[in-house]
Amino acid sequence: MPVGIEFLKGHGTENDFVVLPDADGLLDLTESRVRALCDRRRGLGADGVLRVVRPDFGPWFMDYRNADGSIAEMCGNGVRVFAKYLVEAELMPSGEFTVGTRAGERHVTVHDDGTVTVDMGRVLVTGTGTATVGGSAFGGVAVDVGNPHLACVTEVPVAELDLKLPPGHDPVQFPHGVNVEFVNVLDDGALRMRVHERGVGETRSCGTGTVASVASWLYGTGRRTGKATVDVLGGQVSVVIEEEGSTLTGPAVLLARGELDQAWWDAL
Ligand SMILES: N[C@@H](CCC[C@H](N)C(=O)O)C(=O)O
Repeated sequence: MPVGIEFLKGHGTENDFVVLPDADGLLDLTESRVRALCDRRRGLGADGVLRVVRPDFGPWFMDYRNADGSIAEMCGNGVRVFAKYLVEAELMPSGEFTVGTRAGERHVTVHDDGTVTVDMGRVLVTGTGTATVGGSAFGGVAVDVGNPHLACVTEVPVAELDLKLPPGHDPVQFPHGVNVEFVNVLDDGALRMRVHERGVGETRSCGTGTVASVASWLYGTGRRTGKATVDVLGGQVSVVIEEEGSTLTGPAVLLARGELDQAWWDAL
């Protein structure tokens, strides 16, 4: 009887992931396998895959893939789910530890109430830009949170936007694509965001996108540091931006575990 491939399913503010424990890096995680896993009809369904790898040196590494099979540098919701997995699997003690990502090492704190705080590193405002949705243009701020964002603060209620298609952006400014956020200011320190993610489509949350949104809002008010809550379709997170770093705090949920059929995997 062949042994199947272990998986878990989790989400952070309904940005959902398939977690693939692969300590020794033996899984051949091809683009077509990622696409099939993330497909909501022929697979498990998810916005992305988090492969859990133990490098020879350094902390556990989050190998993040978008639902279309592409590789991204960082995932703020994913890293919270990743940290929760490491604790639940008793690979790390609850509390504080470091996780490796393509954007560098990230310090995480797994709290007793089920939330996780992630040190998201330095947030860089790299310029301004324009996103277009259905013929309307939205001015935004380009923000590097390890991955690229164009965060557009707007007075158009974000609930009214049709984000089925990718928002238009300048391909010269963002040669590797971009995650695009639309942000309403509800109050001082209270934002609402919708996002169209590179490599995925509209998702119910994007952790790095919430950090970019707060940076964009602060930029528009002439500030570089500050904090805000960000309401997303899947819940709420809290963001703090300081000169030398930033943090993201929000829930992380693991809801299922099981085994992928080996023959299904092999056929992909
Ligand atoms: N959902 C993530 C971001 C995932 C990567 C993104 N789609 C990209 O291609 O940069 C988050 O929570 O940050």
